[in-house]
Amino acid sequence: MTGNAALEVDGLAKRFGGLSVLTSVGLTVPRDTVFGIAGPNGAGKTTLLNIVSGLMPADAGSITLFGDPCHNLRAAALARKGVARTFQNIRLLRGLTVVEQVLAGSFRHRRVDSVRGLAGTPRARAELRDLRERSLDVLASVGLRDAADRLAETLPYGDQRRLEIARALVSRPRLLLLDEPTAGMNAADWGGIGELITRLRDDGTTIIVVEHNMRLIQTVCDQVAVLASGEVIACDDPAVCLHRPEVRKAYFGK
Ligand SMILES: Nc1ncnc2c1ncn2[C@@H]1O[C@H](COP(=O)(O)OP(=O)(O)OP(=O)(O)O)[C@@H](O)[C@H]1O
Repeated sequence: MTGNAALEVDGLAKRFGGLSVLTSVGLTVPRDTVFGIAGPNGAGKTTLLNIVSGLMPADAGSITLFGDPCHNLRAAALARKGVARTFQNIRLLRGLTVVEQVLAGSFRHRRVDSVRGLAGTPRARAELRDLRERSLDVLASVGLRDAADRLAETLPYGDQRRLEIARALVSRPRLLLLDEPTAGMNAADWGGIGELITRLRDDGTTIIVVEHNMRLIQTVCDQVAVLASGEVIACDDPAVCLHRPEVRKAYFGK
């Protein structure tokens, strides 16, 4: 699969002290697809995203990104390879406008020399102008262009979730990891997030989405893997996968 895979994970294990969260996780995410990760609370879904995005190392196993072995690289290195993510809890920087939040996202993984360059040279000023333009384009793509100059904390909750995605998109990721992008949203708002995810996939971004919202998973995901007991217990088309006996047992105990 390597040639067509955005991400391949094999034998991934992670333990926190005496708690073994991931024992041996294997999955393959084809390029240009939306791949769901479901599973009961505490199954290790966020831990898996944390490892794939370089926020924490795995204890064992391997990760291959677009054909390149990338095991236990740090977040900045993975970002340069095209990985971006959002978090389960909205992480806005207070006091910044919407466009400034996106600009801040674009600085997150820049090399020290380019950050230093932002001190005021003509080249740095031109770079900053370009980044602002790109940030505005990204805001337009998530439907927030008109809100660019508002203080981010004044946005409605659903728009703050879109802004989280915009901040991840500004680095032009090839692999976008979304951790519960519709958490706390009503049906009207999450439908829009679903459309955005589908459009991003159609534009050539591979997306992994961790979700408890089974309707969203069924609507947008090409495949879903269900994590339970430290492993992937099922991986298939969501319409099939979520009805499998082993999946129902993991969720409902029967
Ligand atoms: N840094 C950490 N240190 C210790 N334990 C942790 C750490 N991160 C996660 N855990 C524990 O690992 C287990 C899996 O957590 P994780 O957040 O990955 O699960 P999840 O499937 O994303 O859960 P949820 O659906 O509730 O968000 C939980 O028991 C959690 O308390």
